[in-house]
Amino acid sequence: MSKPKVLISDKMDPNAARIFEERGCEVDVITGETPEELKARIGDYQGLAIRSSTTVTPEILDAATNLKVIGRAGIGVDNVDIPYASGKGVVVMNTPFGNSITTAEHAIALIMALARQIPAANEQTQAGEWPKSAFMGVEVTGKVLGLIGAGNIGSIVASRALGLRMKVIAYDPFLTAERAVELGVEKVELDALLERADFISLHTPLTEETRNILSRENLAKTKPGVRIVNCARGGLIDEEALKESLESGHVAGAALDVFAKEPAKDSPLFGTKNFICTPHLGASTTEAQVNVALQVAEQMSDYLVNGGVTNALNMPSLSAEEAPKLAPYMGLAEKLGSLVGQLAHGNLTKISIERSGAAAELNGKPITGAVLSGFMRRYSDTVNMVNAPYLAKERGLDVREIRHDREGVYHTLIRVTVDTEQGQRSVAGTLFGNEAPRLVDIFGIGIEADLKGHMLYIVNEDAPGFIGRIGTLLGENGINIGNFNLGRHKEGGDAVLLLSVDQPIDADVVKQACGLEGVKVVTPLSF
Ligand SMILES: NC(=O)C1=CN([C@@H]2O[C@H](COP(=O)(O)OP(=O)(O)OC[C@H]3O[C@@H](n4cnc5c(N)ncnc54)[C@H](O)[C@@H]3O)[C@@H](O)[C@H]2O)C=CC1
Ligand SMILES: O=C(O)CCC(=O)C(=O)O
Repeated sequence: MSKPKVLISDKMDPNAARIFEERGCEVDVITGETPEELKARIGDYQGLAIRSSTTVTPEILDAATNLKVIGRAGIGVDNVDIPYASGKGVVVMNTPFGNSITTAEHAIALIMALARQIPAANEQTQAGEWPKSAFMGVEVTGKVLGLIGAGNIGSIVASRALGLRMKVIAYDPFLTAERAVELGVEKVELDALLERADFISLHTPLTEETRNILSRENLAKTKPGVRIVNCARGGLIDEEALKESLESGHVAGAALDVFAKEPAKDSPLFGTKNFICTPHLGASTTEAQVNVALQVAEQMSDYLVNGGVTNALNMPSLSAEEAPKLAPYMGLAEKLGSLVGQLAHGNLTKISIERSGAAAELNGKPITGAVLSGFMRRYSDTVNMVNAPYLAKERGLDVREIRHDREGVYHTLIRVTVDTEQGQRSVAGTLFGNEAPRLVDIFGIGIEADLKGHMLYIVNEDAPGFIGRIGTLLGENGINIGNFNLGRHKEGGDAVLLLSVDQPIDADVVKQACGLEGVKVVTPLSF
């Protein structure tokens, strides 16, 4: 089997390339290309490793015909169109912890730089001015630090600020009272934070709720003399309003590592009094860059080589240890989903996935993803584990997951049931020897079959001579039967025949089979 190919398209610590190679991937490092150049190249790769310079747009994703995974060596993924990637079946991963300490330290550095006006003092001193009386700073001890966002980075900033003897208050709707106590911070509403904070530091992602969270109106609510730090994302602050607040002196200082438009080469804030900035350096330490490079390469190669999923933003996690154990179940689940998708007719509104026995003990999300990826193939042939749940949601399909602790006849069983206009249709399968997938129930009829390759599903009235007649018909059409599986409710009732055949069955053969005496349903299948 050929090795998966990965493109590293942004500057990244060389450890990333080393790990990709050690873990069985081929890797190219080509940075600084234009979107057109990347678009022309991306079709060759299964993996794309990026930082913040590469923007993964729908156009790039459309050209990425072999892409399976995008890995962001960092936290923010606002440079990737995740909904579009999901629709294309591409997993998007990030490294949520690798650069948090480094970024928190940068926020603290900017707080100190603002408090003591270090950049301006440095510049004037080096210009030979010795401006000792021009710079009067403030102590941070005893001052109130208001954190907007107290997740990974915000909580590290809190711990460092507490060490500096600041009083830390935090506005974060998702921060629990227990976690606030654990962090030693006071949880407050946004207005209270704006009113009380001497320093404000932003640590949220950029979302519809957080965009412009420091709007003109909210800046006006801040305490006079407040100092503001943003090491999260541009777009959280109204930059025009910030400039005016700095000029009026209401805001005593502002330090931005991030800008609404990057690279920021001509911001209106440049040159404003008491304004300092860095060019998105929050994550730029040797330690953080080694961390995120190692982590992204490990995660991406796990996925490409073993199917393990860690820190994906559009898919449930699946550890590299779990992946081999789950692999046969996912194979079974996909086949059952595909079978029910090929056999059930009409408008299907609900699908239930039940796991019993050993299957009930496993991580259910990947099994559900596999059932849906088989099932949704009835609507799209570009469906996979990543985009199937999104496509199902788009179609309004109600997906139910049920686990039964008890073991039935089989030590492990997956049952997939869909609601059709004619009632419920259900199929079930097990694993023989914990690895070989076998269908054991089709629409309430017990049968035992391996679902693979080309197959023919027939329902007929159970009567002598039928097997001979269908065998003859297929033989006359040059179709070789590989396997024969039979099941029936009762003698003389409906019988089910599942044939494995070596050639695809065309519409003409289906028509001839439908014409045989006693035949009720003929459906060609493929797995
Ligand atoms: N400057 C740089 O180089 C870097 C910037 N970042 C950025 O820092 C930001 C924070 O990263 P993490 O702490 O790792 O993320 P996180 O996901 O751990 O924390 C974000 C916090 O924001 C909170 N939040 C969400 N919506 C909110 C709202 N409307 N109001 C207040 N709080 C809200 C969440 O509850 C969460 O606790 C991200 O935008 C990330 O991209 C991260 C690393 C480096
Ligand atoms: O890769 C970088 O330098 C930017 C880091 C960042 O902004 C993030 O991880 O969200």
